[in-house]
Amino acid sequence: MSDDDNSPISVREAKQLFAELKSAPALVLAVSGGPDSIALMWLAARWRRSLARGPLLTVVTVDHGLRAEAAREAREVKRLATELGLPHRTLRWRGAKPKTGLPAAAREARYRLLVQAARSAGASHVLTAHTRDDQAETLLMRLVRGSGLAGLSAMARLTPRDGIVLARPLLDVPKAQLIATLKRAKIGFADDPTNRDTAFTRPRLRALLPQLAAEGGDARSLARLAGRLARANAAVEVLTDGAERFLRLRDRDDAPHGPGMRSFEAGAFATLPEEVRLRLLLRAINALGHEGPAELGKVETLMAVLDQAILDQDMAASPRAAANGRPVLKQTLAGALISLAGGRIQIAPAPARRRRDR
Ligand SMILES: Nc1ncnc2c1ncn2[C@@H]1O[C@H](COP(=O)(O)OP(=O)(O)OP(=O)(O)O)[C@@H](O)[C@H]1O
Repeated sequence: MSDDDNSPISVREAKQLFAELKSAPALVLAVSGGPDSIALMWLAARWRRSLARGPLLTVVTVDHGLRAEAAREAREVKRLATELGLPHRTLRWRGAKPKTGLPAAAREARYRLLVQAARSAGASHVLTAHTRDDQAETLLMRLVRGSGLAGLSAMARLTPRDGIVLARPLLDVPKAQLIATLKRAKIGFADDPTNRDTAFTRPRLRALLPQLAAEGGDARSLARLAGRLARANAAVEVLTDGAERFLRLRDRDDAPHGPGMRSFEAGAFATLPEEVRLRLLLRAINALGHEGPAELGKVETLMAVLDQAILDQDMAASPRAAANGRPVLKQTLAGALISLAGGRIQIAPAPARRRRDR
């Protein structure tokens, strides 16, 4: 992207931004009516017009039913989409609205509806208008929560979800460039007041950004940090794949395996670096547990207990006793049962919890 953060995006720049999407059959553009996604729609329409053949574009707006103005904003998006020659759909979130965690629930519902819309439009990708500024905010949010390397990698340009790919073609573009693009094109956009509502964490952190920028921590450097961490994270994932293969190769043919469980030789597992051990456990628990993804902190606690149990087992006066198959550790986490028995770590789905009688 241009070094001048306030310049409108040129035809050539837009062509590069969308290049990898050129051969997709169809694309869904997720457009809320805010400046970023209006710019996405305008840029994508201009790009598509410049191609002799290319993907069909469908614009989708989700009305979460949370703000009175949302329906009017959706109509405004439809008007502009029609002007640009693009079909538009408004989808409503009709589910019950939770009292706490509303932004997360709204986001989840939004992605579910967008993925459904992609499927019915025959689209391979849903495009959102996340910018470099959003990337910086995401990194900051995860930083204050103490996330691990994977979380600090923030958003990826492409993320698979339920057979559709979520694409963020504007992830390296500063928001100011999108505003400049709209101004040049004389296109209006809605302002979502919840973006400034300090009842939510993200707007509160967003308000800190100018101070950080004054210290040199601007969106560019925060997004660059996210990119570097993503690179490191990808490398550790490859190492974890290798570790998984290494553990499998060490197993004898009679080692217990199966689609419904994973098991590792504890001694070999213990020689691996801590971060890799952690990821192996996390992968197995997330694959076999039935209560959603495990929290990193909880897996860290489990691993400390497991490490100690492996050590104790090694030091046991009678290794024969340790090898008799009786579990020396048995714990559940995120719907998975993790046990250490006979020198092996085993991860399997936890038995369904018994319902307590009143
Ligand atoms: N109501 C909506 N309808 C359609 N698309 C939307 C809507 N809200 C957001 N989007 C899409 O998602 C992008 C990011 O929006 P926003 O930053 O508000 O999301 P968020 O709540 O922070 O969630 P996340 O960043 O995790 O997607 C927008 O640029 C737009 O492409």
